[in-house]
Amino acid sequence: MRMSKYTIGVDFGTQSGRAVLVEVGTGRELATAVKAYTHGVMDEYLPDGVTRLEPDWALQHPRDYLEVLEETIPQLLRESGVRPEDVIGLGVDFTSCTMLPIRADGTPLCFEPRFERHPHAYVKLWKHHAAQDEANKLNEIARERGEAFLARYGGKISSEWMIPKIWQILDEAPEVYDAADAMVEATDWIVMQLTGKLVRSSCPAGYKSIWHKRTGYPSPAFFKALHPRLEHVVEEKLWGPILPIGSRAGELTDAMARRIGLMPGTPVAVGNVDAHVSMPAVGITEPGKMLMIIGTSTCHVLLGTEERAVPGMCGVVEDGIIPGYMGYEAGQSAVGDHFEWWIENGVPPAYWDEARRAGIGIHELLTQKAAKLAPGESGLLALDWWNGNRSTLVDADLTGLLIGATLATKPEEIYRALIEATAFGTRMIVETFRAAGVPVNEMYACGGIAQKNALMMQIYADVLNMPIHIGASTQAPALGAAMFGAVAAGKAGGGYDTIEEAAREMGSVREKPYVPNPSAVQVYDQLYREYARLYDYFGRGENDVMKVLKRIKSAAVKEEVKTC
Ligand SMILES: Nc1ncnc2c1ncn2[C@@H]1O[C@H](COP(=O)(O)OP(=O)(O)O)[C@@H](O)[C@H]1O
Ligand SMILES: O=C(CO)[C@H](O)[C@H](O)COP(=O)(O)O
Repeated sequence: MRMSKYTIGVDFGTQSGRAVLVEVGTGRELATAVKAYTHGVMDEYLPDGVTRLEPDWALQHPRDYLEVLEETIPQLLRESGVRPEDVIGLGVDFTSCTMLPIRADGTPLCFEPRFERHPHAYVKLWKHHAAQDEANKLNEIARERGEAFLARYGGKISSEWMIPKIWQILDEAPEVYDAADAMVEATDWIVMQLTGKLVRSSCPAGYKSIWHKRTGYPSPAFFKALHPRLEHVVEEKLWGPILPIGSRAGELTDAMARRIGLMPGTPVAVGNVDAHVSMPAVGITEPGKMLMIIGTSTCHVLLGTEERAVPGMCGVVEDGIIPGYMGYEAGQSAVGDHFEWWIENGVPPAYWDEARRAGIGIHELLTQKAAKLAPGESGLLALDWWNGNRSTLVDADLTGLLIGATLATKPEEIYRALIEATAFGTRMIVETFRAAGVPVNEMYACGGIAQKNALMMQIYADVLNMPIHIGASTQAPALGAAMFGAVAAGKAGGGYDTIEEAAREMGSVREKPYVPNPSAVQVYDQLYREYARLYDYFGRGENDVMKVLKRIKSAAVKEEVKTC
């Protein structure tokens, strides 16, 4: 009889780190632990409370990530009663591109007194959008030079990705650029903290750093065309071996083992990205099944057999999700954030009181009220661009729109319109994939909101006119990371040799999917046609009103920051 062995996965999300301890062979979750980041998302001030950040900035503090490891892993062991020697592997996943400048030994520049008040020395979170100018210039130069890589990224590199962020550091803080021995994805940094070695993961390298398994990074001539000082950026700042996902990055160091309570030498998987790592956690290892990881934002991941150019996708990377397949990614930059904005800025005190009296959260109250509305009843329609448009327009300068409001409009109607807008955005992405010849035959969802909001999942089923299958785990990314931890251990170490084997035994979906309701489908078809008209009008046509407004705002706020 096989003695039970366990694996741990840690999911570093936008607002918190979540860890799960899972039984190998069954996927049974024995314990989970959550640690909110001490500094949260810094988008107005640095931790000193004085250094003001400009618009579109979003930073994090790397010390928060270490706290997640130090608090959650001992908690998992305590709660489950599992002995450290029975934990055969450890895997992590992160939001991406979440990057930071470091010294060669892994020390983040923001840990040094010289840089602790320097915004550019901190972690730039995936939703840091202040490198849009650099992204625009990069795209223009790449188009002029006929760079082949653009097609693999839907025709545009996003300001969320690595190269625009590095270039922004060089442009605005050459002293930080010079002091940094390397620029790293946070997922690779945390693995470096665990193992003592810098190993880069092929997943974020492929999706976010323009790296290709067969051709490597773009040429020095391309980087030189961006900026003479970037010519050798790959050798100077992006060095380190790139290992495929599913490999072992190394083993837990003695020092880190002491800090987190595991055994020294425990195998650690190459770092992964939160969206991509979730696919095996819901048991998907074949093409045609699109998975939405729904949280602060939504990522859409899908396997295919051929490399197709899909307009506005985030990227297609060979072996990027499951070895042996083309992994496609698309996304929406504001989903949970969209609703949170409304809750924090629009919902009146009477609703908060009502939620308190009922002993439920404000999301639940608004969802209950919104569920009483019929599709189309509010007369509202929104464009889900409150944090720019990631797919299919790849433009962080686009902004939100709500149309149809009257003096009778209620908070729950706006809440529902925002949910519907995110569903329409997903339908636009699905239709774009199909039009480009990449089949989407089934829809899956996981992540916090997929678990918590049944109304939202029903709306998605109705808008897409497809059943939505929900991942069984409440912590799909962390479960996926744990599965990669078991693969890093290998069969010989009590785990698996491939992620497919792990997915078969440990990944699963809930029994019942959400199924489309034909009358709702009909109404949403009409609303979607109007959504698509607005999408084209504000996002693709000559109309640049959103950009003009943003430019005026940006100039005004920069002036204010200067005079502060
Ligand atoms: N019941 C709910 N319905 C819709 N959105 C919710 C609900 N509860 C929380 N949210 C939103 O979910 C987001 C957090 O998602 P979650 O998956 O927990 O985290 P992360 O993005 O860090 O992975 C927040 O933006 C919050 O506004
Ligand atoms: O782009 C990503 C993955 O490729 C980000 O990690 C993601 O959008 C952020 O995730 P979340 O909203 O779940 O925190």
